[in-house]
Amino acid sequence: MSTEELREEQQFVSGLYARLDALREEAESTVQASLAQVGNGLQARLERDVMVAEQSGVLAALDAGENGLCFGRLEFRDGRDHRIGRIGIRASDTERTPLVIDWRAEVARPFYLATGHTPMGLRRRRHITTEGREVTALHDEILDLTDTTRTGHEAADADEVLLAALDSARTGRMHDIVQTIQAEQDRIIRAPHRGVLVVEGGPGTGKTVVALHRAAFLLYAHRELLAKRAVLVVGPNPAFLGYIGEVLPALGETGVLLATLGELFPGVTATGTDSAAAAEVKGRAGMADVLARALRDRQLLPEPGAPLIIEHDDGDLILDWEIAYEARAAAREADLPYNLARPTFAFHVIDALTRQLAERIGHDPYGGPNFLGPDDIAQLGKGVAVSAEVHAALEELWPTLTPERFVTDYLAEPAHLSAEDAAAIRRAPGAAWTPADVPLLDEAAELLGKDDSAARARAEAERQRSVAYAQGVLDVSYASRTYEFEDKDDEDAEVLLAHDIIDAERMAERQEEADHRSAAERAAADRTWAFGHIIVDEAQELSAMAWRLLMRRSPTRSMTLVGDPAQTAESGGVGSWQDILTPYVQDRWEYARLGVNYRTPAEIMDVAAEVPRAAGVPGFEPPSSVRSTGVRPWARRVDDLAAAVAEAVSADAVFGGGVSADAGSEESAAVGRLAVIAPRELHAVLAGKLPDVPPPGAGVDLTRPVVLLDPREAKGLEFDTVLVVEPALYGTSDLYVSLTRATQRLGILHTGPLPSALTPLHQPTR
Ligand SMILES: Nc1ncnc2c1ncn2[C@@H]1O[C@H](COP(=O)(O)OP(=O)(O)OP(=O)(O)O)[C@@H](O)[C@H]1O
Repeated sequence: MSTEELREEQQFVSGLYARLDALREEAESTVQASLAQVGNGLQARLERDVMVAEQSGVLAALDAGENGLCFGRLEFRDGRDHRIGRIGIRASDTERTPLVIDWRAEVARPFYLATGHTPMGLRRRRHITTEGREVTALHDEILDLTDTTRTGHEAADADEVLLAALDSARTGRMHDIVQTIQAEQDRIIRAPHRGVLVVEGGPGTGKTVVALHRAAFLLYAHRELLAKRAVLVVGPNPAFLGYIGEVLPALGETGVLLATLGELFPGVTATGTDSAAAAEVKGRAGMADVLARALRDRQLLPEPGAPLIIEHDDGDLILDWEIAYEARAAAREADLPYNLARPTFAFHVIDALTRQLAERIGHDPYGGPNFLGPDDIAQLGKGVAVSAEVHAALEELWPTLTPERFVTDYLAEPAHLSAEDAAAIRRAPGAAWTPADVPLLDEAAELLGKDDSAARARAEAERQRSVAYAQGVLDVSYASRTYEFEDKDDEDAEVLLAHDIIDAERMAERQEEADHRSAAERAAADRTWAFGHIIVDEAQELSAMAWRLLMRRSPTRSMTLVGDPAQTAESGGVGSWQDILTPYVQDRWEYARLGVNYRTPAEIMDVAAEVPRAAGVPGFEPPSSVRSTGVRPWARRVDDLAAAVAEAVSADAVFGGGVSADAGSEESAAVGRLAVIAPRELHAVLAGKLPDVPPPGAGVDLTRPVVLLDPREAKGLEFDTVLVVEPALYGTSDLYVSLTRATQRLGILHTGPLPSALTPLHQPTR
């Protein structure tokens, strides 16, 4: 090994970290100086906050650079020589010479794409491995076969760095892959298509990690737009979001909102669960129409011949079928959302009741014209309009509804469904919201519309107050001016003060602009937010109603959808990409497929693939594993399941992967993770026997050495060792998902017969 090369690389990397430190210091002192600014004026405060927010973003990016700041070097045949890193850094010279180039820049592409066949102008590509700030290894690939120079660091296997990454112990958190992005993945990450991009691939093909890197790439390439509109990443459950949550910050990107579908209706926390049948019914596309019809049912009429009698100071008012019918027809004609059409209904009813009253009061018994003039009638109208009794009647016929109230009422008495479907979703008011309710709430919010006239009136009053306040500030500023400058007697002095350059309206506006929440934070609180880009993981699971919600959040249809139809678990999941997308973008979407499994070794993948194959899953095509470990999966029939699971876990700790029971320690981060995947009904008994596993219901902490999950919770995750318990109790896709979670070892424990697809499995005797 040439120590000279290593020394040279170390020198460069040390210089780079010194520059990183200097930049960080600069950013920090800018923040400190801004915070220490004494100016109390609105403008000064605004500028200070903007500066702090900006520099905090810079700091987050610089912090991200700490690990693996520089991991590659490209030496071109024409003499260009670029270092590639997690973030781009320039020297402090006047040319601001690039020292290290951001992996997302176009010039970095040959790092991921060049091959001996297509060298893209490269002479040599170097992978630089670091631990902290120390360079520990170099791997060179010679791409120009005519070049005979050797460094002594030529990689024996082109995939050496990749395989080392894939073999490393898992930590319970997904890591970025900037150092080893593969060519097929790079093409997806940088795909120029701005519309819907579908990424399909079997387990472990990197769909999730690629989608996250695509988010980072888009934020880099379209920073201006996406920083304002934010990127949304939708994942299947909170544990999964925790698992992937560190990837984007490690790439210096913080403007991203990670959420499950159940979190996308601000103000509602979906903690309940639905039966499979209920989730399926709630997710059907037809539910949009069902809700619309249920909402029409809320617009009532009095029974013919049984009018509402409304007590009124000037005599009872009679609200009969005809009046309500006419008013309802006029309101419906406007074709507005329910709450926005309501004022039209109210107006017509009040008008009719006023006329009724006027006819009665001003009636000339001798047949002459009505005694009341227009002013008298207007006065009567006002009385009717403010009557609490009239409002109660209006409320009875056309109740004011919130999405929550409407959906609660609907689920208590589901209409326009078959008796069986209605029974599946019927639920008493007061029960917890479920994730499948969220698209219904969103649909309801659309149907209801927001009558924000009251809120707008409040906002206008608030604005007026701000203007008045700002005027006050300007007046004080003016007063202090005469005080400060009185000696100078300078009525005409050319000193510009606040009131000269800004008026109260503008100043009030600036105060409003001072909402310094990030775009992602504002987006999280706003149901109608239009995201710059949306990434949906496990997209095959989403129901038709969920797609309606997501499409509303993406009016530009800028989306990356990743999924694997063979892993579809939800019966409400939409079958094909075409079915999902045609209603929204017709055929204007692109499709990419990933075919290499980076997670599961061949020995495990061969076993897992038998499950969908035996079940005849249409179009099933297993991915090919990039590595094999020589360790065969095993299955064992046992009598005492809990004892056998406990024994297998401790055996793995001792002989296999060295799983440590020392949760949370520094060391445990390096020794790997084990998952026991078992049907939920077995969790209580299993948890009692496993070291450090919290009781069921206490949440999932993936950073613990041993984790107990049910098959649905295991979706999208991975562990060094996986024990699958009682596989005969799983459906096809749950079993396929469970069997493909291991990066090293898979064992199966069962009491009854194995599913037929697994029977050929090697069964060692105890
Ligand atoms: N180019 C790569 N370099 C290093 N690791 C990679 C690469 N591609 C994928 N991986 C790793 O492979 C594992 C599987 O990736 P990921 O979870 O994204 O796959 P997936 O297709 O979403 O799988 P599933 O559908 O089973 O959830 C992850 O640990 C990921 O970091």
